[in-house]
Amino acid sequence: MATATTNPRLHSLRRLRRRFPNRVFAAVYTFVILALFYHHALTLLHFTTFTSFCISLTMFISDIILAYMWSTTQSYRMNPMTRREFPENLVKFLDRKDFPAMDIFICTADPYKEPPINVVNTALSVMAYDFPTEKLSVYLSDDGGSELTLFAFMEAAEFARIWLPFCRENDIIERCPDAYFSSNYDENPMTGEVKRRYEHMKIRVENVVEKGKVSDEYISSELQHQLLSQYWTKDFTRQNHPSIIQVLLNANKDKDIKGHPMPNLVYVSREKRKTTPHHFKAGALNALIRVSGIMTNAPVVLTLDCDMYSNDPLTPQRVLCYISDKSSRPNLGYIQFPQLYHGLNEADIYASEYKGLFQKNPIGMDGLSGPNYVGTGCFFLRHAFFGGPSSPVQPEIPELSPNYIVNKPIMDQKILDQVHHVSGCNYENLTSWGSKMGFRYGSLVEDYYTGYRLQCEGWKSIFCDPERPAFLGDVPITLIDVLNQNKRWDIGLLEVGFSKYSTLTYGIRTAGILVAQAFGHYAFWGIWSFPITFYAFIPSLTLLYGIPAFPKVSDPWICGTELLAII
Ligand SMILES: O=c1ccn([C@@H]2O[C@H](COP(=O)(O)OP(=O)(O)O[C@H]3O[C@H](CO)[C@@H](O)[C@H](O)[C@H]3O)[C@@H](O)[C@H]2O)c(=O)[nH]1
Ligand SMILES: [Mn+2]
Repeated sequence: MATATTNPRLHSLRRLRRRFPNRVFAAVYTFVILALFYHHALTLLHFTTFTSFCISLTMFISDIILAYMWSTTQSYRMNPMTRREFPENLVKFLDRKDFPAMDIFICTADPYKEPPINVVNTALSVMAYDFPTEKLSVYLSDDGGSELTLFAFMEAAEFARIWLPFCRENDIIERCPDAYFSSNYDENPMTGEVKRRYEHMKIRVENVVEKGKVSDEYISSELQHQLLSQYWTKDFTRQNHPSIIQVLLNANKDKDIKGHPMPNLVYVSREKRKTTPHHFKAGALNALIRVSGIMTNAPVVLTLDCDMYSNDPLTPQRVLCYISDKSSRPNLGYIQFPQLYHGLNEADIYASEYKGLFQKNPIGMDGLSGPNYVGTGCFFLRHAFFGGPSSPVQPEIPELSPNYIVNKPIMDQKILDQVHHVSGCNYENLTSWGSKMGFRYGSLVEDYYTGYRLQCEGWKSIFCDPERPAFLGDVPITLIDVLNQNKRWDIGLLEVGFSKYSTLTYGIRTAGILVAQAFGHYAFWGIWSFPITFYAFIPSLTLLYGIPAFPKVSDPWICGTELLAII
């Protein structure tokens, strides 16, 4: 793979030297594991009682699982590498007016679990990116179908008119208002005014959420009343309602208080009917791919969870460092940033930071064909959603093709009619959405599954982990939430592991053994539970009943067992 050789550079990569000792270590360790298996087989063949046979068998099975899980981690160690971008050099390669357009997707699903004011903060943080504003379009997917969220975004659209110029003119780094006002910012009359406006918006949004409805005193125009009244019809529930799509800011028309264009801001609540499967977040994202395709069809798409705000306004420019250099990675499909968190428990007692998952393993995968997709903080090239690099899939209407150039304004009646059509709950029937196009259906972890399928199709990815975190998010900090999240992830991953797209079969065939192993580590994460449970109980029980579970100290085989335990 090539590194940009031009001087000045847009990016660089460094292969870590530890890959050599890692490979030697893997070979030695494999040998010791094989020896241990041989010993297990001998013990099984020479069992004395039925109990000792059962114990030996259980220990053998546990060790097979542990050995398999160990083998999957070796993919991450074979060729780890790190990257750096130089966004300061970008202007020498690409004029600002030639920056590609970006569509940003933000997902929210429940105004009570995901407070609209936080969602608004996420949206404002990306609307204020250091990027030509008229090229940015922010699409909010509201799977909660809630007037509270729409109201919050109406307020946000107004506040953005002061927030964006404020950030631009004062070179603010912290562009999420809540994070900015919680930091040590400069107090001056300008910040005072912006803060007053922010607090005003925040109180209004929180009051409305507390009341559970937008009452008349909060509605300031006939248009707002009209929009909100769509939610007040009989039978309207979050699982049963028509599509509501509203352009809250139009880049061609709306200006901030300094006269600069605003980004597009579009609220989308796709149609839901109880009788039609909605496929959760994957379904929401596919609806956004189509709606944004009709309205703006930007070649670059960022997906963000509503609980993850942008912490660095330069992030899109970092992405351009890779995208604008075709040699950076042929068949590039997406660029993933790590999930990093704020507000962890001081000691992170539930180990929710997942450093291995989000920071360490992706470095190893980057040396293969790239990191997996983790659901948020990921910039896709739109064409990756439409079949493999050498086997493109044509969408059912030409307007959805990634090459289609939108030639009508966003508010054109034809466009508005079409976006309602493509966000309908029956639109996907008899199409390839969810199977060959867009985010893939069939697993609770649509992110992992989609990234995996894209890589099997031939797409590559890049892991971008700048010093200043690009995004910061919330993490579950209570035991119940952690357990629920883990349960959901494990089930979703096993769904992939035991499907016809298993990493052990389809994965190895299409992506090769190393990449398949790297994905297999997650797919079979759930099977850790077997050896952990067996090892927790069997050695203590055997000790109690005087049955040997391990070789005696005088037995030379103890060396192998100890070697595996120590290293
Ligand atoms: O029907 C749904 C359900 C969820 N979401 C959104 O999906 C996101 C992730 O859901 P969350 O409940 O926060 O799941 P987590 O376990 O915290 O998320 C991790 O795991 C998910 C499933 O693998 C990924 O989608 C996420 O990006 C990843 O951060 C949130 O923004 C939700 O609003 C929807 O849009 N529609
Ligand atoms: Mn989350």
